[in-house]
Amino acid sequence: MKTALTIAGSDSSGGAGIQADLKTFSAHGVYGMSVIAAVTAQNTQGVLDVEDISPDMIGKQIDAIFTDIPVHAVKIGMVSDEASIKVIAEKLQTYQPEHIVLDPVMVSKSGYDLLKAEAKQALIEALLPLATVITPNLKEAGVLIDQSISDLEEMEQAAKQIYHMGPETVLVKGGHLEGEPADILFDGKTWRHFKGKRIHKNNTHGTGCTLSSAIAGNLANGHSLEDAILKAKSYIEGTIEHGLAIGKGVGPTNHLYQWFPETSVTD
Ligand SMILES: Nc1ncnc2c1ncn2[C@@H]1O[C@H](COP(=O)(O)OP(=O)(O)O)[C@@H](O)[C@H]1O
Ligand SMILES: Cc1ncc(COP(=O)(O)OP(=O)(O)O)c(N)n1
Repeated sequence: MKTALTIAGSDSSGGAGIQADLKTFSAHGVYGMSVIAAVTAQNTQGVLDVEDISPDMIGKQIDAIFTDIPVHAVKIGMVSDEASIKVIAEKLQTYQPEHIVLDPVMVSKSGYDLLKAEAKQALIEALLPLATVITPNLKEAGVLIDQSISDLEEMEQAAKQIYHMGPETVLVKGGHLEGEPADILFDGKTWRHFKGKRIHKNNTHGTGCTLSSAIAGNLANGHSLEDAILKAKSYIEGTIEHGLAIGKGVGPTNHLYQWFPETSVTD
């Protein structure tokens, strides 16, 4: 069986972070493992608080996994602290996993900062160059290049600028633009547009986490990057479409609808 590891933050409500990643890995038939980098007190209405796990403990979790189990793909999500980012980069350089999907999580949908301001440079210098693909949303891509992005042309230019920071490829996500959601992949030579179908549901908590872990799961299963993204887009649409009626705020996606169709919100 193929395996995938998520290095990310815990979301107590189960919609984003480590919990979304592990559900996604399972739905892709991949054995999921986790390194918890931070714990959030969070629900569908917002983030109440964040506590970082110590860099030493993050390093030990990574060692525990790589010294025992083959890892076919790694997904990195919320890591808020500079020292933690540096330890993760150091360990991944030592263990050299084949695929690294980096979701540069910065702010939650509800507006809570999930990356400390002083950690941005470490993210750029230490983690970006290790990524097979980096998956910023519009705001995150804008923060990386210190410019706001508001249309497809600016997304293409942002992808190019971020590419020059060192990752193998860049996928700028357009979920926050009006209209059908299109994501743009740049590999240093060409742009590829992945056009999606907008699902008009209030179940978008954790969509970024789900997309990046679905890409990691597909890479672990041996798909090419382009196929991994195509399949992940289709997966995310299904999980939003069949979103669960859970919580009072922005509801979670549904990773179980294919097995338990009765759990879907169909209105
Ligand atoms: N309402 C939606 N319907 C279909 N796809 C969506 C919707 N919202 C986001 N997506 C897709 O989900 C993924 C995550 O996108 P986005 O919302 O831009 O990122 P984030 O959750 O990191 O802010 C992207 O592939 C995006 O195109
Ligand atoms: C623990 C944790 N990690 C990441 C996020 C952000 O996830 P995302 O998929 O971008 O979802 P929203 O916050 O936009 O709903 C998070 N909230 N918590």
